[in-house]
Amino acid sequence: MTTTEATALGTHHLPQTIEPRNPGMALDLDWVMQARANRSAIERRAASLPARRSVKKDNQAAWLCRAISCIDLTTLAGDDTAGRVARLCAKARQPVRADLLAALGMEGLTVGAVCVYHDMVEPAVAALQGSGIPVAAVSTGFPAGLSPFHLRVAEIEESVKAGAAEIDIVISRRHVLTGNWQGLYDEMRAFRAACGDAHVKAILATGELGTLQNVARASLICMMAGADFIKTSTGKESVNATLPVSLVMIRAIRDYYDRTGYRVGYKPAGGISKAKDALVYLSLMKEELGDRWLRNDMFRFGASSLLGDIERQLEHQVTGAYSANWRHAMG
Ligand SMILES: O=C[C@H](O)COP(=O)(O)O
Repeated sequence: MTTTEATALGTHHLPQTIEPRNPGMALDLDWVMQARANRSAIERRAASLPARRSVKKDNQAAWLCRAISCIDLTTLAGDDTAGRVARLCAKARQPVRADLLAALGMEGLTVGAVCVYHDMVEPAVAALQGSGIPVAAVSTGFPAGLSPFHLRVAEIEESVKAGAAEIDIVISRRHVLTGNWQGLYDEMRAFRAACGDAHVKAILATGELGTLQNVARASLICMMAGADFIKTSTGKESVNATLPVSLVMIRAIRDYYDRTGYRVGYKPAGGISKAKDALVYLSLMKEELGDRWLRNDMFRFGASSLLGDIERQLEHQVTGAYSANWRHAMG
């Protein structure tokens, strides 16, 4: 990376350009059925990624700050309370100790969004007032997506009414597993319509889709139906975000952009908890899609514990020493 790139990467007043929203298009089944995924080639490429990463030490802090700006700081637990959400939101506003941010010249850095269940939307909106940080709600019977369809649509509408600016929906995995592509398209279309102006992220739950080819097809269909982002996982499947799945989804995003001119965002989620893994994902975005997809209107990490490790690494960069884990427990 050049010095200019490193400086640009460090810029955290995002986004600088307003991207036209993906309006979607008619279902093009020929295109969907042509989608292929060569597992062995994809796995080879994915295996080479961690070694290829060329983040120089000098630029590492800027990359880590960029990663923070792309985090959907998440709590999705049955024992969530307004108090826990308020503490998470305080962390979202100030993700890293003030003295470290000042030393890095990154004052004002925040995460990309706070992601919660519907009942936690109102406390999150209240706690984030004036910060400009959006609240994302997981809707549509998250995580399985098996509640009655009209209730899933109503849940989206309720979350938007409560102040969620982003909605993370879950697709019906059975539509993919049974090849009901029209059903998947219609469902996603309806979810997008219910979101109105709120941006919609389509969670594919890739760990439950069986094949990489299914992942490629489901990615394309969700984009055709108007998804603003495609997202790997709920964090609740037994396999969540992986590099091979990410390559397939990212290449579907590139294909969609090449054919339609609309950029769709990418959100890997579930199990990403180490700073070094975040850097691999950022490199992957840069190499496969280019710098435009390194901004937080096009890229997010869905993560509950990644921020703690990034803060620890930044502290090490600034002070030369690691502090105890317990100091970075939140986020
Ligand atoms: O979408 C976000 C995920 O639920 C977070 O997963 P995680 O707790 O493994 O980081």
